[in-house]
Amino acid sequence: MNEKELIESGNMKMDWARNHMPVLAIIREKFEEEKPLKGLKVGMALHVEAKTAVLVETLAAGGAEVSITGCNPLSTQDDVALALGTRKNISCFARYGVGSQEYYEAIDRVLDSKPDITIDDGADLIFKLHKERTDLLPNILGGCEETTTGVHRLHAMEKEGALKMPVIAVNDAMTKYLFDNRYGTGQSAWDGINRTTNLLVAGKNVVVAGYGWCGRGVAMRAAGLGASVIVTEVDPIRALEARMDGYRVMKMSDAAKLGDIFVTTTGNRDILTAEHFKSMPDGAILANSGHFNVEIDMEALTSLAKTVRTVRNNIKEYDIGDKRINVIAEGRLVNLAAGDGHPAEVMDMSFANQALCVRYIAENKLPNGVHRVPQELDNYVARMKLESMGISIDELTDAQVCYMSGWECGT
Ligand SMILES: NC(=O)c1ccc[n+]([C@@H]2O[C@H](COP(=O)([O-])OP(=O)(O)OC[C@H]3O[C@@H](n4cnc5c(N)ncnc54)[C@H](O)[C@@H]3O)[C@@H](O)[C@H]2O)c1
Ligand SMILES: N[C@@H](CCSC[C@H]1O[C@@H](n2cnc3c(=O)[nH]cnc32)[C@H](O)[C@@H]1O)C(=O)O
Repeated sequence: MNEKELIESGNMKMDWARNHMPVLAIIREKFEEEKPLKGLKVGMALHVEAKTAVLVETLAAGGAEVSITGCNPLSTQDDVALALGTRKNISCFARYGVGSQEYYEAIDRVLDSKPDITIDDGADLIFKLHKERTDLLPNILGGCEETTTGVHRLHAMEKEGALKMPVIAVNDAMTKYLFDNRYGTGQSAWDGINRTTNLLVAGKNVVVAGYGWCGRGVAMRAAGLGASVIVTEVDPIRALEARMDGYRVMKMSDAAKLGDIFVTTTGNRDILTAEHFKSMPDGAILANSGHFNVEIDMEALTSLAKTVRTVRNNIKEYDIGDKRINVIAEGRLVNLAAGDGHPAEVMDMSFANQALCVRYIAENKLPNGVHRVPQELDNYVARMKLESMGISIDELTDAQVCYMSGWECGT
């Protein structure tokens, strides 16, 4: 495709996403009228694809000047990146398949815009701001963080007294993690695996590492596709929950021998290592849907391999002598690096939270530290989503309020 065709394709993807993001549409309308972000610069490092682009144009509609780059070298969709770059008050520095140097240079270019507010997915911008670009910190009103691991990092910074700005943990809104991490990852990880492998899931042993919100979603959809699901965990309560949800639970060293497809969702490193690769069945398929590219020890796999070859678009086969192991999308997020990411209806809620939190930061002076998404914003997103789905729910009567909250209303 030439540049014009790419831009057309990007615009078409954005139109489709926009039409399936009704809560963000309500917020965009308000932003257009009220311009709550007028005069502010927003710097973003998020997966640059169509739903993110709808968030970007929502912030621009609110009066912000937006600079954006990617938060994963393999999740950028170049057509969307180009289409975004043609919009007024929007600069996009993301490109698919960049090396590490170009990836971090693009983050610097976003920071060069001297943002008042940041939006991160994995804390890349905040990390650089605190390590190399500290001169920009006094200008920052606050930031938003999209994902679990990013929030963990921010809490670690806060604990050590290293966090020098307020950040809202958008991931921790209930209308984010209960839907995005669970139903979003549950569907999009399998979309990525299925469209990339074109193999059957039914009848296979699927090993899901981690039974958090993402793992629950991935396991639930694997079971729905007919797999026999095995869960590995380190948290005894979550392990127990997985067992009572009907899955087999065991150590990875045992699961490694049984799995046909492995999906990591822990946000941790070294989940699949040399020890596991050596005991896996021939032809095992590995995918990561957690964080960056450290859940599968790609270095160890590469050094074990006698040969490495591409066997299908986005699948590399590592021949380690007595068996072949297939890795999707270099061990990076399978739903974004081998698919189109989460469904638009789910990102509608995640990005409604982002837009509302950016406005909240603009309108409230927050102290440095990690902040929760205000409950009223979380409730608002849920209500708007229900309304967009044509669902009405009951309201408590006065007598019910009294019964639930008082102690004199009777036993
Ligand atoms: N692919 C996506 O689009 C997507 C969406 C949301 C979140 N994420 C990322 O996925 C990861 C998980 O997010 P979450 O919200 O499910 O987090 P979570 O904290 O709810 O779950 C992670 C689980 O992994 C378990 N775990 C940690 N180390 C383990 C190990 N060595 N072996 C087995 N289990 C282990 C933890 O006990 C926990 O139960 C994070 O990195 C998050 O940023 C990805
Ligand atoms: N940047 C890191 C962190 C994990 S991304 C995980 C986050 O991606 C977000 N996400 C999932 N699908 C999409 C999408 O289609 N568009 C934009 N963001 C998405 C989701 O909200 C989740 O919290 C990495 O790439 O490894």
